[in-house]
This record gives sequence, C-alpha cells and structure tokens, in this order.
Amino acid sequence: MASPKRLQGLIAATITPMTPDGEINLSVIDQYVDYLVKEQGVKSIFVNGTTGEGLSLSTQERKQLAEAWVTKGKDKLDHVIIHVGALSLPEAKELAKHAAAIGASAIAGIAPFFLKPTNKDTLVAFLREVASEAPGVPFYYYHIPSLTGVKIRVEELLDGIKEQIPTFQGVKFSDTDLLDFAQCVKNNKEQFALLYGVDEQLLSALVLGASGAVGSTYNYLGKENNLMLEAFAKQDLTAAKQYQLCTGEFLSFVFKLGFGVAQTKAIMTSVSRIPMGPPRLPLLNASKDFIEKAKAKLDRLTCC
Ligand SMILES: CC(=O)N[C@H](C=O)[C@@H](O)[C@H](O)[C@H](O)CO
Ligand SMILES: CC(=O)C(=O)O
Repeated sequence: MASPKRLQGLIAATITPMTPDGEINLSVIDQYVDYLVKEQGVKSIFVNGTTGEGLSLSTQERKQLAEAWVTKGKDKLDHVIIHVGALSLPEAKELAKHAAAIGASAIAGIAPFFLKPTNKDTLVAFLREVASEAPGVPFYYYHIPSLTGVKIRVEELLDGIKEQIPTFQGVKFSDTDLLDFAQCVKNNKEQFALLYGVDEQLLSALVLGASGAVGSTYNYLGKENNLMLEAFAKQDLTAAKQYQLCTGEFLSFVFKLGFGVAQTKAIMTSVSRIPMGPPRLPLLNASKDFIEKAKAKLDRLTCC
C-alpha cells in the first residue's frame, strides 16, 4: 500500500481487540476500520504501538495483526504504519521484513528499553539495522521517553540521520519537551514528517509546525480533533483553542481517575460499541466506576 501521500493529519494509534479470554480478536478489525473512517474521519493508523499493547504481544500475534490491518484497510485507509520495535534486534528485523512483505505504508520503531542505547550512535545503529530490512518502506522513529527511558534528544538524533538511514521519514514525538520538538521542526520541516504524540497538547505542537499527530484519543475524539486541525488551518486560533480545551477537559477528568491503555480500551468499547475486550496482563480491566464516569463525561462534552 505504498501511498504517495505525505503523512499528515490525524493518525489513530489502534487498540488491539481481544476476546474475553485474552486472545487477539481479528474478527472486529473490519468494523473498526469503518468506524474510524466513517465516524471519526480518521484515515491513517499506527498499529501495534503503546495503545495496541504491541510490546505485550508475541511476534506471531504482531504479524497477524499487521496483516489484518493492512488487508482490511486496503482502499479505505491512506496510511497503515506498523510499529516493529522490539527489545531483540532479530525480532524487530523480522517484523520490519514482514511489514514490507505485506505492503505496509510505513514502519516505526522505538528504542530498545531494557538494555538501552546510551548515546545517539548506538541508537542510530540499532534503528538502521531494523530499517534496512524494509528498504522500500518509510521508517519513523517513535520517541516515547516516558516509557522507554531513552531520553536521547530527537534534535540530536535527526542530525545526519538520513545518511545513515536512507528510508528515514520522520518522528512520532510522544513527549512534552516542546523545545526539542521545535528544534526538530526548525531543522527538518522540509525533509521529515514530525508527528506529535501528546494529544492534550497537540495545538501547541501545531503552532510550532507539527505535520500531524499520532495518538490514542483519535480513536474516539477524532471528529473533535479534526475540527481543531481545520480551525488551525484556517488560522482561527480561537476556535482551535476551544477544541483543545474541550478534549483536554475530558482528558484531565480521566487522568484524575487513573488513565492508561486499559482505560482507553474500555472507553473505545463504550463509544464505538465494538468489543475491544480486556487488556493483557500486566494491565487490568478498567473498573466499572471508571467506565461509567468516563462515559457520562463524554456524553456531556460539547466540543462541536
Ligand atoms: C503514553 C501514551 O500512551 N501516549 C499516547 C501516544 O503516544 C497518547 O496518545 C496518550 O494516550 C494521550 O495523549 C493521552 O495522554
Ligand atoms: C499513542 C501511540 O501513538 C501509541 O499507542 O503508540
């Protein structure tokens, strides 16, 4: 599905649907694609990332999911980006090769996070090996220091990276360090897609020049965020700010209750009525109380 279109706009970080007994559930992916496109206006996805519990899945499961998303998204989605990052280099390489073989639009990788790279050069060396398994497929670095603990600044990482990794196309930047993000934009805007990944701060990143956004909340707040992007494109900052504050009101509410991937899964089940199932250990199901409160808050939210 090598798409000529540049990566931009909203990209939903997909949830991995599971059956009640915790197996991956491929049977609802078709419905999920339609829901994103028709109900949320979101036409690009990021598969097997944080929200998709990618690092809690087996390699076999990750391949099956990648294949299902690419197949079901064909002719419906603009971009299907497969996250192939892993602790083990051979595993990440195998996933990259597989993603290329099934026709993914792009691949992405995090830094290995148990034995960690301690400097830019070792991180680039790792990513280069992964990317080179998919020589025709755009590669994105997935920066999420809160989870990986790898805090190498992206500004530094991007300097000269294209010479090392010819398929390098951009970054999914899931961090609140807007100075680092701004420097990335300043130095690389023409060359790379800079995708912001802290949904509650997207407008600030847009002001700095973000190309688009990857996040969990675009699964169920896609419409509102699309309206924010439209307002921003028309330079209507007053309206754009209202949308950001409105979706932020919801996020602030759920953060106080305790929010993470398990809660995202439950919210999406209740909003889309597609059964996303339970999360996998070490995550536990969101509580009934959380689900009720979050749902009530969403129902009362009037962003549009
Ligand atoms: C840590 C995490 O999961 N970050 C997600 C993407 O990177 C975001 O989409 C957040 O879920 C979202 O911004 C809410 O905090
Ligand atoms: C949020 C995000 O981008 C991820 O789930 O990987």
